[in-house]
Amino acid sequence: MPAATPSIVPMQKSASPYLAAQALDKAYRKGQCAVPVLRGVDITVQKGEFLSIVGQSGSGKSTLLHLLGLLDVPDMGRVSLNGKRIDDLPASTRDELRNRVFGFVFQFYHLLPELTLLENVLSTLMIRHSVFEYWRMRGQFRDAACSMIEKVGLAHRLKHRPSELSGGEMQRAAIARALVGQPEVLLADEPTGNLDVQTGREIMSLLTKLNADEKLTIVMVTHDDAIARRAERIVNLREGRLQSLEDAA
Ligand SMILES: Nc1ncnc2c1ncn2[C@@H]1O[C@H](COP(=O)(O)OP(=O)(O)OP(=O)(O)O)[C@@H](O)[C@H]1O
Repeated sequence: MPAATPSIVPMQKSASPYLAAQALDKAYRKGQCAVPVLRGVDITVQKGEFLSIVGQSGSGKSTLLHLLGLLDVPDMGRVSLNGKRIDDLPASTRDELRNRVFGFVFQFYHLLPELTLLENVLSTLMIRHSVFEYWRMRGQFRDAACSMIEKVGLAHRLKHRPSELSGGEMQRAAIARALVGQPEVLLADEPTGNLDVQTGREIMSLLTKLNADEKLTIVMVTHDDAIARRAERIVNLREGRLQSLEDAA
C-alpha cells in the first residue's frame, strides 16, 4: 500500500533532482508534417521516488518515458542524470548508460518467446558483457538471476517459456529481467495495462514494495488513475505539457 495520498503537481522543485528533463520538445514526422507531441516538458525525479505520469491515450506519456530512458532523443531540451546532461552523448555512450542505469518494463512484457524464464532474465546480463566475461561469471550471473526470480515469486517457473506463463507471471518475469542488472531507475510503461484488476494490483504491490524496501526509483506511465495513485507523486501530461490536475480541469 502507498504510504500516503500522492501529491499531484507538475514538477517537484528541488535544488538537486536525480533525473530531470527541461523544456523537452518532441514531434513525429508524418510525410511532410511534423506532429508535435511534447511541447516544453519539465520534469524532475528524486532518487528513491515513485512517480506516476498520467494522461489520455496519445498524450505522449510513452514518448516522455522513452526520452527519459534514452530510448529516443528530444528535438529540443535536455535530459540530465545527477546534474549531467545525457541526451546529447554519443550513441554508444548513451547505449552503455541506458543498459547500466535504466531498467524497462512494458505493457506487453517483450519477453523472448524461445527462451526460458531464466534465460530471459539472464539476457540482461548477456548483452552487458563480452562472451568471455559472461562465460567466466556465468555461475554468479545465474545465482543473481535465480535470486531476482525468487524475489518476484517465480522460483517454481525457471524453465518455463513465456507461452507457459500467465500475464501476471510474464510481467513479474519482465520485472526480474529489468532488475537483475541492478538499474538505478525502473521505467515502467503501462505495467498493468494488459492485466486483470487483481493481477494489476499484485504487480503494483510488487513495485511499491521494491520502492519502499530497496529505495528503487520508479517512473511509471499509466492512464489508470487508481494505479497511478499507488505512487508517491503524480504528474499529468496534457496537450504536450505537464500540468497539475487543477490546470487540466
Ligand atoms: N514512432 C512514431 N511515429 C509517428 N507518430 C508516433 C510515433 N510514436 C508515437 N507517435 C504518436 O505520438 C503521439 C503520442 O504517442 P505516445 O505513445 O507517446 O502516447 P501515450 O500517451 O503513451 O499513448 P497511449 O496511452 O495510448 O499508449 C500519438 O499521437 C502517436 O500516434
